[in-house]
Amino acid sequence: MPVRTRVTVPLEFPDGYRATAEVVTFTSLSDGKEHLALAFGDVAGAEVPLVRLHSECMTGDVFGSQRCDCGPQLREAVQRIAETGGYLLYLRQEGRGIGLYAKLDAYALQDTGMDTYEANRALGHADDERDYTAAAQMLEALGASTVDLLTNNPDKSRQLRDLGVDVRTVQPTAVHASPANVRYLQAKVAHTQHTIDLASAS
Ligand SMILES: Nc1nc2c(ncn2[C@@H]2O[C@H](COP(=O)(O)OP(=O)(O)OP(=O)(O)O)[C@@H](O)[C@H]2O)c(=O)[nH]1
Ligand SMILES: [Zn+2]
Repeated sequence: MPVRTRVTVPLEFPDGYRATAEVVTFTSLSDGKEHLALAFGDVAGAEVPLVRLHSECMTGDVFGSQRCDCGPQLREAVQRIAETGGYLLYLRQEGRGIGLYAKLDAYALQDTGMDTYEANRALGHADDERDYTAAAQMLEALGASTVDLLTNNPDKSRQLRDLGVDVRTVQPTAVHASPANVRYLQAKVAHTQHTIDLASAS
């Protein structure tokens, strides 16, 4: 069954976002999860929408935990997309796809000295279990066949292209390093070739 948009509802955001915003839901997504698209700014007027695939991180996004860079990346993405027009896909892939409780198990292991990927493996998980099929379906339903992608993660652009999305450009996010997350960011660069310039951030 083709994926279609289900409902589009305006949301009020603080003035700082300088933009209208709408939240979009979908029918028949392949993984059956309740992923959201948030449309910011002048999407219709944008030649190519700026798109971020943001994987859910309850600890960072909601509670502001500094163990990761998710919260600042989320806010940066909203601001940047609002300026150019585009979509933030909020994907229900907590813990790089292993779930919230398992991510917290992995945090406990990281506190014994493992890095984020070693902890995943010690729990019997792959380094990264995310699949972006549903994200590609959402973009198709939104009519966004060509996108500018906001990410430091080469796997996101690779998977989207393999799924038939025309990723015109890949734009890195700012580096949101802090003493609490620097090991986590170093591991991303070392294991998954994230384009994060930690030297310039220090
Ligand atoms: N398993 C595991 N997941 C984590 C850990 N820290 C953060 N996460 C999850 O990692 C994901 C981060 O997702 P994204 O914001 O898309 O980040 P990314 O894949 O590094 O890619 P970009 O930010 O686009 O460069 C979220 O789902 C977090 O919950 C960790 O230590 N272990
Ligand atoms: Zn996080």
